[in-house]
Amino acid sequence: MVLMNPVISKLTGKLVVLASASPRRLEILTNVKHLKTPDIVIGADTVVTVDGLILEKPVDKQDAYRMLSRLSGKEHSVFTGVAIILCHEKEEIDYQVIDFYEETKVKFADLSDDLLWEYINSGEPMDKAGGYGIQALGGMLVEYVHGDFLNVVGFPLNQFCKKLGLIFSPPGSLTHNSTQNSPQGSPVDTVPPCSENGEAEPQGISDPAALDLTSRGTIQMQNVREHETEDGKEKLSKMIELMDGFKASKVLFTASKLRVFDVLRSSKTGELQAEDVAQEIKASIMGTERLLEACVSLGLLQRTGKEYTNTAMSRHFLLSDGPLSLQGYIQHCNELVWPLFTHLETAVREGTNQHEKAFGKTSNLFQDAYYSRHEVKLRFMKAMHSIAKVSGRDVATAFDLSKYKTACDLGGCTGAMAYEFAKAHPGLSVTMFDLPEVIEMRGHFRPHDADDRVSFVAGDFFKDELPKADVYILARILHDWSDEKVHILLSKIAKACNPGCCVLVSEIFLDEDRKGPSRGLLQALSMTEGRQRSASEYSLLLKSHGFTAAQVKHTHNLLDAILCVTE
Ligand SMILES: C[S@@+](CC[C@H](N)C(=O)[O-])C[C@H]1O[C@@H](n2cnc3c(N)ncnc32)[C@H](O)[C@@H]1O
Repeated sequence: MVLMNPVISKLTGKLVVLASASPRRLEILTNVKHLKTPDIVIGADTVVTVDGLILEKPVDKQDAYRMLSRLSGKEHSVFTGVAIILCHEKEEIDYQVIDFYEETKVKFADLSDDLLWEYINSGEPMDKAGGYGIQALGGMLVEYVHGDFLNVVGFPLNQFCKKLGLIFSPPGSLTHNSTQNSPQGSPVDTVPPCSENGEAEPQGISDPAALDLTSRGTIQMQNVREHETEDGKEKLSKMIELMDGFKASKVLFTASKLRVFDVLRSSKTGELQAEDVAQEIKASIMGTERLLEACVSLGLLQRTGKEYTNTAMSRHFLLSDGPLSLQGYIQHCNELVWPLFTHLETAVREGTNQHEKAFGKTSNLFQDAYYSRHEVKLRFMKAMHSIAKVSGRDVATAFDLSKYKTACDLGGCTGAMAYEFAKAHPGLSVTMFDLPEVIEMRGHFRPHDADDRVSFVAGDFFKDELPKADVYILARILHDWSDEKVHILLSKIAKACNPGCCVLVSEIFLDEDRKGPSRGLLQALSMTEGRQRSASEYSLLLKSHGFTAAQVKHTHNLLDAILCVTE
């Protein structure tokens, strides 16, 4: 098949060298053009990343198995980096490099060992990044692809064509530029247009081969600009996102607090005009309109004509009675975390924590701050509840617990996580253990289909005897405490444990190099005596109390999990 794409046809008459041994890339490129004269070198390489690891080509069958089983049941990213080198030869060779990359997300189904070995024995994985070829047998492993399919095959043709379009921008598209005569006598663009700060703006070149190569300065400047275009634009949009991040959060908090999403859902047709929303939320029309417009820009609402509706994301997470509602956590962020973060600078300067700055010194955060007033306690519990509802199922199903009969969810708060464990494991009875101030509120959070395998015990896990169980669950508990306190708690659990019992810790796991995820590192800024840890730090703490054989699960939800067993 020969496709004379208007952009690809710019390559006609030029010798294109594909700097790659990949037969798939050769096929993608030769399918779209005929090659003649030398001018351009195209290089590309593809890697697969999962769980922070880069997977290249497997070296043998075991390596292919290791890669494919790591990908099983998970979403991963496929990156192809492409370099286009334009060579101009006159008195001496000059060249221009344009590079870019494309990311495509691919999710594998849960794959049985039998299927994996059958696939590996077909020989297909051996010369392919990540150990599979989506365009052939490997396609059967894939549940979904988000993004450019050909990028997964090995060449992001769509992005490549866009780049060619930029390089060979059609004549007449550079109308702002001053021109000068080329050696051939036709006007060519040499001076890029100026931006507000007087710097030349990056641009494509009309025909690199036709440029006056004696004016090397101009060519080199354009080369630099080309790099700045891609890189600079990405950096700028990241900067803008960071600078405006707090405004976006506050829009979400305010629209949630004013119940905008509930109001839209409750209207007969699910859509309302700004005036109607303003009336319902008892706010000004102008202010409401601005808020709704900002929500549209953030993907929280949609607007058709004058009618606003919730987006799928808002229906999923922002309706106050939705099963995965994050409203409790959003209100906690608005009322507690937002004021906390206004003290960040002082807290950093003085080495104190933000809680202390905002609310004064407390000897126990829970009893002295969160549980001192009924409405604050309820708000805190609603926040915990919403996170546990959203992450609970993934945590509860992270490991095979089928051989265990009893579990104890220490610091289980509203019981949301305990109910998820009971739902996921039909043979498991779960005791929810928390402070008396929390247990007395359990009626507020009892699910309508409450399972009687979940029971509640009041106590202090640092002082009181712990209920006996086969599995101890510590969901978002250890990050609140210093290593010293964690050792006290783990030694109590170890004492209560029989051989073969296990501890399941669920937290945000920091990357081992502590460079991410930013959600964990941002949360660390508002911690009191606790700290965020990596999976191996949790594993070491557990190991020192006899809990070994750690299995780690990155759930891709709000919380990860580690399971350790006593010998
Ligand atoms: C951050 S919340 C986590 C709640 C729950 N595990 C979850 O993941 O949704 C910490 C919980 O530990 C409980 N807690 C704090 N100190 C405790 C103590 N000394 N004894 C028992 N529970 C305690 C708090 O009441 C709170 O419910």
